[in-house]
Amino acid sequence: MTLISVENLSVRYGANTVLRHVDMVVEAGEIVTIVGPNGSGKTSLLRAIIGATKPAVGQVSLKPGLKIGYVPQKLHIDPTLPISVERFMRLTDRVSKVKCEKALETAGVPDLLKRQMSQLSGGQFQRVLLARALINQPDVLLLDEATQGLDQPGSAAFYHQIEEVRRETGCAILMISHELHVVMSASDRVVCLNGHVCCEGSPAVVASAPEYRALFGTGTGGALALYRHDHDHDHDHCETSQEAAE
Ligand SMILES: Nc1ncnc2c1ncn2[C@@H]1O[C@H](COP(=O)(O)OP(=O)(O)OP(=O)(O)O)[C@@H](O)[C@H]1O
Repeated sequence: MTLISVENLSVRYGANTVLRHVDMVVEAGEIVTIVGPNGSGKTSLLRAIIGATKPAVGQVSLKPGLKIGYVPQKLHIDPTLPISVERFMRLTDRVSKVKCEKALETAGVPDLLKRQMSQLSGGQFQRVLLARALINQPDVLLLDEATQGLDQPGSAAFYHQIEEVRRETGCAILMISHELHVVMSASDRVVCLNGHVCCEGSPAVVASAPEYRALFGTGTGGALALYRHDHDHDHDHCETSQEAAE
């Protein structure tokens, strides 16, 4: 079932066309990652999907009644402001404590309810943002570079958590990331954007596409090789992005 359908989308800011003729769909339950260089229109695409930016041409169709959960890139909270995780989670919606606890558990941080937001590590903070996005049981989660500021193991663990969320809730995930190798192993489909869709497909197909290589090269510190390493061994018990990144 198609949740999000983007057809022939162009986005302009004044005279500047930043996206042209973009077609893309997100199906129920799939993890789709958008990669692309700085300024390639990734955030503009997400903003068009949530209705924050109006298309100049084309359209975005959402499944009727679609519930979207949004995890921002980062959120600044004044460190002198005393606010607990519980209070933060309930700021915008009057949700029950039980629902908060369930969402925190799904986000992989079950014990943080009473902690102060200012005392959380970067990884814990992002998981609380993830939990907040999960509270209303969305059909699709949108993440805009949600691991900025985390180190590589921290990012890998976060994306592993995203896969867990999908497994547990069945929600689809559309995310933007710069960490190509880590994200690739956690994605069903990758869309490579550079003002238009350069190429898309399974991670392996995109990683070897000439358009992708032209943008990112093949020498990304061997990072892609990590994903595309030859499978001469059994991965039956090794399905996490963390392990794939090892
Ligand atoms: N509100 C705006 N007004 C004018 N220009 C904008 C606006 N938002 C973005 N742009 C421009 O549109 C282009 C695409 O920006 P966008 O943020 O979508 O790219 P991005 O791929 O998400 O970039 P990054 O990886 O750096 O976050 C950039 O050239 C940017 O300067």
